[in-house]
Amino acid sequence: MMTAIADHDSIRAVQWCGDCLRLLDQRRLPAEESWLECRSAQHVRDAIADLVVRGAPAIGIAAAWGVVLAAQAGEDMPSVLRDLRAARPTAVNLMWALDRMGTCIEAGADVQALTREAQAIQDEDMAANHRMGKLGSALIDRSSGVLTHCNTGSLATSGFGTALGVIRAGVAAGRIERVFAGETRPWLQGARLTMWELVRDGIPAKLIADSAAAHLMRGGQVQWVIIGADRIAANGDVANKIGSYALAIAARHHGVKFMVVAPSTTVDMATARGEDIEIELRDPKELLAIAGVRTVVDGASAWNPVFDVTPASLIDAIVTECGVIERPDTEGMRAMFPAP
Ligand SMILES: CSC[C@H]1O[C@H](OP(=O)(O)O)[C@H](O)[C@@H]1O
Repeated sequence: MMTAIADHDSIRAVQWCGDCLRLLDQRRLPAEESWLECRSAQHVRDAIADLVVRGAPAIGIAAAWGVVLAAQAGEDMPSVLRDLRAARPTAVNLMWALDRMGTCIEAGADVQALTREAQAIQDEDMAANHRMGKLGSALIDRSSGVLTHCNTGSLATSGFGTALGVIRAGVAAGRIERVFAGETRPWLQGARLTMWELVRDGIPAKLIADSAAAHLMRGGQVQWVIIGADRIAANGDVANKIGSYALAIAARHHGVKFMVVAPSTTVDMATARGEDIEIELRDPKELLAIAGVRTVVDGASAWNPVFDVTPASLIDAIVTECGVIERPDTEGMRAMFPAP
């Protein structure tokens, strides 16, 4: 029986302090827990671009607080919104949060109203995570093993997490007995961040190399692969951390079910299909070194896409706070998220 921890909300990676935004610097975990204080929208934009804060919901929340900082400083809001929007291209939560703040600005919102809106965005995300934890956990049979990818926990959200929230809830409910986390090269979100969260929670988990995932599935210890998302297209295709697509192929081959967990703020019904989603290409240097130590011969180059697209046909369930879409397709997505 795995340890069931009552309260997982202890980690708050994004903290509003009234005139600054404190961010737990995820580049330095798990070696050190250091905080960055952002006192301008530009600081927040740079923090998002440099992965100080990362994870689709978390970057949307941070950007919303960046708008508040800009309003406090009396900055030109159209250019602030534009700069924040350009920080990273794939996670639609960033654009969603900025559109929501922009709508408030157009309606004449003052600093206090914008502060309330940013706080609402953060609080709504937390409520959604706990709702998704319940809905996703209920899909998992007792004595199951699960494999997760990247980091989708408190560090990537307002707290508790999306896919990792389902795992937390599943462990607490006694449904999940084995947890595996993929290291998630090249930025190692799984090794550095997910394992840090799980150890803090007292949830036993095993780290695996990304390349060991199919072998693990073949051995029968895993009944679900559970991942997050950065953008879900109108047909149910899912953009997520690079490596997700390979996991989905292996899962289908081995009869392992595939669950995507994401709040409705990650759903982009204006994007028809996965191939229409911009995939962020990051600096090849992230592949050519580990912890600042070069691992590849000088003169070598690299290609570093940090997301990929899993087609809806390989997904068994998309879990949002609005409900579960089993075997997602355009019809199922439209039924859950009708046109306004
Ligand atoms: C709930 S986090 C969603 C998503 O964001 C992560 O990407 P990154 O670490 O590059 O911001 C990863 O794709 C997670 O699945």
